[in-house]
Amino acid sequence: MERKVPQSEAVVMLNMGGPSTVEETHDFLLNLFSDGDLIPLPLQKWAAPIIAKRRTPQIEKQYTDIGGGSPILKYTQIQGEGMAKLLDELHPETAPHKPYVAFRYARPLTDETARQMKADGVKRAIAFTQYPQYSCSTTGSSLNELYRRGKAGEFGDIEWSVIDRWGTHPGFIEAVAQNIEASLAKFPASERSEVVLLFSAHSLPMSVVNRGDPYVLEVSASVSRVMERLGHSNPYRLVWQSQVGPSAWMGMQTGEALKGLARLGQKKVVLVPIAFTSDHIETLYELDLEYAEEARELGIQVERSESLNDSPVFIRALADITVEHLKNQKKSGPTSLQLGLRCPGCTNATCGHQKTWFAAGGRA
Ligand SMILES: C=CC1=C(C)c2cc3[nH]c(cc4nc(cc5[nH]c(cc1n2)c(C)c5CCC(=O)O)C(CCC(=O)O)=C4C)c(C)c3C=C
Ligand SMILES: [Fe+2]
Ligand SMILES: [Fe+2]
Repeated sequence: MERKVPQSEAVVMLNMGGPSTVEETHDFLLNLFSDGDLIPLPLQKWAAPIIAKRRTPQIEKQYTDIGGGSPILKYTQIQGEGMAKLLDELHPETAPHKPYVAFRYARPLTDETARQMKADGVKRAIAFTQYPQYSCSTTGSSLNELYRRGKAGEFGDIEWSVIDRWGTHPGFIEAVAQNIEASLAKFPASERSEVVLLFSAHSLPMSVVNRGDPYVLEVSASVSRVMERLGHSNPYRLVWQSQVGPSAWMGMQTGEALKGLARLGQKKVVLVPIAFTSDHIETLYELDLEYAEEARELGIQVERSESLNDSPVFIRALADITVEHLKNQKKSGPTSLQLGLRCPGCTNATCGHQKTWFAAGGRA
């Protein structure tokens, strides 16, 4: 679709969200377990409240231990506002740029954002996933939710375009690499090149990997690019964390990797979160409290590479990705897809997204 008339552009930051306060944990989990794109459960409507209730005390404790809630809304707002300011300078043709946040499981939920955008009279918007790498269970779920809300008329009449992945964008890679370099600098210069970079990403059930979900490949591509940017200065591994439940998940697990490194006599490690851009339980609880403690017990000296959070290099990358998207509206490619709002990520028959996607001729 060609855009002829210069007009202001809304940029909708899509992500899962997190409970801003401990009290919001139950509702967050209820929304999460109700999402069939993330966790398809038999009798979902009935099973979700039971599982959410059972899991709430444990997850509440984790959010309490990391300071009383998730910082994801704070950082998404900082990132969105910083990006929009830069966009006004870098792409004045579509100024003013207004950032919105649409979370999947915590406030502001998509329906709330839709109401706001409708009230603001938004006519054009970019759905900008904040997951660098594509998974049907994350970005796919957010796109499907936008699609449902759009179809119900909740957004009003908006012309959409989609940025659905950017895990190899040079700006993102640079931001991650700089944070790794800052962590490496904490080791004495003479020991620095021995430090193992342990990239850690949220795992994925093997059932999802095996149906062709692109996430594992795209996370691997991010790691590869970061290592290229670092000139392969250090040994590295990509490992997986945060599996939930008894089914098989992508491995090897971060905890097992730490034990393996200790056995091999590798006693210096930088843990690098690579698949999520703001701090959350995975970084502040699992990496900083659980794994770092485990590593120290194993005699490993461990540093954790900072999450991108309010990194100016990262915020500039978000603006650059958006500008490239705006300039390449008609080309196909990872950051310039004119897809309409449905999960395009699947090349398999079991996910269920691709059915509606191809039926719509690749457009919603
Ligand atoms: C890129 C990031 C993530 C992917 C991919 C992902 C897939 C995925 N997750 C579950 C199940 C759960 N995830 C939960 C919380 C959670 N997940 C991510 C990120 C990804 N998930 C984040 C950032 C969080 C929020 C928690 C936090 O770290 O702050 C939970 C709830 C928490 C819990 O009960 O342990 C579940 C459940 C599946 C099944 C899945 C892929 C299909
Ligand atoms: Fe999908
Ligand atoms: Fe998850």
